[in-house]
Amino acid sequence: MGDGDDQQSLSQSIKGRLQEGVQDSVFRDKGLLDPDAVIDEDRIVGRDEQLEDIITYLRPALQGNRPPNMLLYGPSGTGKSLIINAVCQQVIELANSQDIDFGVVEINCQTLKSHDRAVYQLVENAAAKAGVEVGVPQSGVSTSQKLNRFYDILSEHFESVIIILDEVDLLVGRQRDPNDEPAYSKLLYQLSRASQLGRIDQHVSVAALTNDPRFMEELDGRAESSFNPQDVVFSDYDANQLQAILERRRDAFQEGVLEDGIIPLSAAFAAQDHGDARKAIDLFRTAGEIADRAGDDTVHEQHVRDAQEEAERDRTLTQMQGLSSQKKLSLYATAIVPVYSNRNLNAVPSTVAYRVYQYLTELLDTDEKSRDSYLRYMGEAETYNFVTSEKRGRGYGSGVHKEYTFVDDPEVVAETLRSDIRLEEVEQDESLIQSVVNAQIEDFFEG
Ligand SMILES: Nc1ncnc2c1ncn2[C@@H]1O[C@H](COP(=O)(O)OP(=O)(O)OP(=O)(O)O)[C@@H](O)[C@H]1O
Repeated sequence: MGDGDDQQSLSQSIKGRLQEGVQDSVFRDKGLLDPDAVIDEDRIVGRDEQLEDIITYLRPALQGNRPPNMLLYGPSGTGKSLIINAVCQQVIELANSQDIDFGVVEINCQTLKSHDRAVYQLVENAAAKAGVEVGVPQSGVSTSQKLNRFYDILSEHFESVIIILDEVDLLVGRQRDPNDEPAYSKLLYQLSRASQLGRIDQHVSVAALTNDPRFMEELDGRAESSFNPQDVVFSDYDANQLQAILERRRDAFQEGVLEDGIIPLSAAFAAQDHGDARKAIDLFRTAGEIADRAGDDTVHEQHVRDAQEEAERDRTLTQMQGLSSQKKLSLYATAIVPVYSNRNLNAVPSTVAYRVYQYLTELLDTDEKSRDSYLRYMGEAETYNFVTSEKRGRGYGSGVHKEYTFVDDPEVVAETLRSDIRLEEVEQDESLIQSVVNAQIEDFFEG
C-alpha cells in the first residue's frame, strides 16, 4: 500500500471511531439540553402570567410608543431569560414585518467587573446588532465617550430598543468605599435617563433581571425614580412543572432509551433545590452522559442519582476552591474526623478537630493558627452551608465546645479538599492520620 492508501485508511479508522461514539449515544439531539439552548415556544411550559405581562408591556414598541422599564425577579432557573427573550423574538419578527427597526441588546452582568466594561459590552452588542463597527476602543477613552457611541448607534439604527441586563445585581463594580454607588445603580440611571433627557429620540427601555427580591431597595434613590420599573415576578417551579419541562425535551434522547422513573426523579431532585429548571435539565443531560460513558443503551435511575452526586460535588468544589488554604485545612481536619473515626461519629467536637488541624499543620510544615481563628474559619464554613454547628456543655473538663455536622457527605468534602496540591501530600500518611484522629477522639471521650 502507498502512503496515500495509508492516509486514507487512517482517516477512515478515525472517522469510524468517532462515529462509533455518536451512533451508540443515548442522545438524539443533545443540544436541546444545552444550558443556553434557544428553544421553540412549544417547549415552554406554563409561565402564562409572566408571558401575558411582558407581552402587554412590550406591545407599545409596535405602536410607536415607549415600553415601560421592567424588573424581572425570581430565583435562578425560573425562566426569566427564557420568557423575556421569547417575547422579544416575537416582537422582532412582527416589527420586521411592519418595517419597524426594533433592537434587543442584551448583556449578562455576572462577569463584568465595572461600569466601564458593561458600557463597552453594550456598545459591542449594539454594533453587532446594527452591523456596524464598534467605533470606540475598549481602553484609552472615557466611559462617557463609550456611552455616547452606544447612544449614537441606537439613534442611527433603531426606532425602538430593549436593553436586557441579566443578573444586574452582580454588576457592583469597583467600590472603594461601601457607600459608593454600585455600578448597576449608575448604569440604570444613565440608561433610563437617556430618553427622558432627549439624549436619544428613540424609545429605549430597560429590562433588568435579578435573583434578588430586595434589588429595588438597594438602588440609589435617583436611579430608583428614573428606572421606575414594572415588576414581573417568577416563582419557583414545583416537581410537576419541572417534570412537564423535561417531558417537552424528551426528544433530546433516542426513542425508548429513558426508563420510566428518569424524568420524575430528575424533577424531584431539582425541586428539592428550590425548583430550578436549569438544574433539572442539567441532571437530565448528565444522567444521559453518564449512561453514554458507561456504554449503556438505556438511562436508568442510578444514572440520575450519580448525576445528582456529581452536581453536588461540583457545587462543593466550586465553593471550596474559593477558600484560603488555612480555611481549607480547617475544614479538611474537621471532615476527616467522622471519615476516619472508629466510632459512629456524626457530630465533630471542635476540640478534636482543632487538634487534628494542629497535627496537619505540623505535617505540612505550615502556619498554625489559633483555636479562635479555627472557630472563625468554621463559622465561615457554616455560612457557606458546608456544616451546621451546635454548642454543647460537657463533663470532660474544658466546658462548652462546638460540634460540627456536615451537610453533605464529609467523605466527599475531604476528597474534594484532598485534591488540593498540598493536601495530597498528606494522603500518603493516611493510616498515620487515621490513628492520630482516633487517638484524639479517644482522648476527648475517655479523657
Ligand atoms: N417554563 C419553562 N419551560 C421550559 N423551559 C424552561 C422554563 N423555565 C426555564 N426553562 C429552562 O431552564 C433553563 C433556565 O432558565 P432561564 O435561563 O430562563 O432562568 P433564569 O430565571 O433567567 O435564571 P438565572 O437567574 O440563573 O439567569 C433554560 O434552559 C430554560 O430554557
